[in-house]
Amino acid sequence: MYDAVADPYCYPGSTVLKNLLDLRDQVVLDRYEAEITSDRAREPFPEGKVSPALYCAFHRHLFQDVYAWAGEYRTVRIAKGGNPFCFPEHIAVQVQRLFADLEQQQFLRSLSIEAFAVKGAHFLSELNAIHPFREGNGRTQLAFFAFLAERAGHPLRRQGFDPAQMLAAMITSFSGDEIPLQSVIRDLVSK
Ligand SMILES: Nc1ncnc2c1ncn2[C@@H]1O[C@H](COP(=O)(O)OP(=O)(O)OP(=O)(O)O)[C@@H](O)[C@H]1O
Repeated sequence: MYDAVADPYCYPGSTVLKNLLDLRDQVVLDRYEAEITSDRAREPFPEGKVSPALYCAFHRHLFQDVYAWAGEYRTVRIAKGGNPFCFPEHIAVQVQRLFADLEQQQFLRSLSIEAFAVKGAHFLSELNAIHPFREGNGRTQLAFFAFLAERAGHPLRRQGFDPAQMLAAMITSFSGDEIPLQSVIRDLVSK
């Protein structure tokens, strides 16, 4: 749940996001969203050059059944746990800058596990601080990071993935400390 006030993405007088099935009950929407996005996650993701457009296509792929704005940057300010994410007017330029940096680093290829963990943590942390979409950032950033890791020769192990530990590390990274996130990534890619 985000700290949002009078949000045009929500049904009037509620914090439930307007959705394609017109589900007005948060519990029902959560259940549907969880099921359909995990089905979509098992399908092949869109392909193409690593870019902001591909990142949006990942979000679109996961959330196409739920939200009309799947794959589109948000237009409202949002925060989580008091942490404010990038203002919407700066999202496009910040995502572009982040992906230009990634390209300069050859998409994290040819790196040792240690260097991959350090650079990967920085990428994920920056992406999370931007939080380009109104909802679904966590799932999209993880799916995209798994794709980058695979292409970089450091595929993430599914076993041993601890969502609570990842969440704590993501939150810590928001305050500028990327060490716990580096450690989560190192554990996920180490054989
Ligand atoms: N207090 C916080 N400060 C900074 N980042 C946070 C905070 N709480 C959560 N996050 C990050 O935001 C993500 C959740 O964003 P969002 O709700 O848009 O994605 P989601 O895919 O709908 O949710 P989830 O990741 O919980 O499945 C988390 O996965 C985490 O990376």
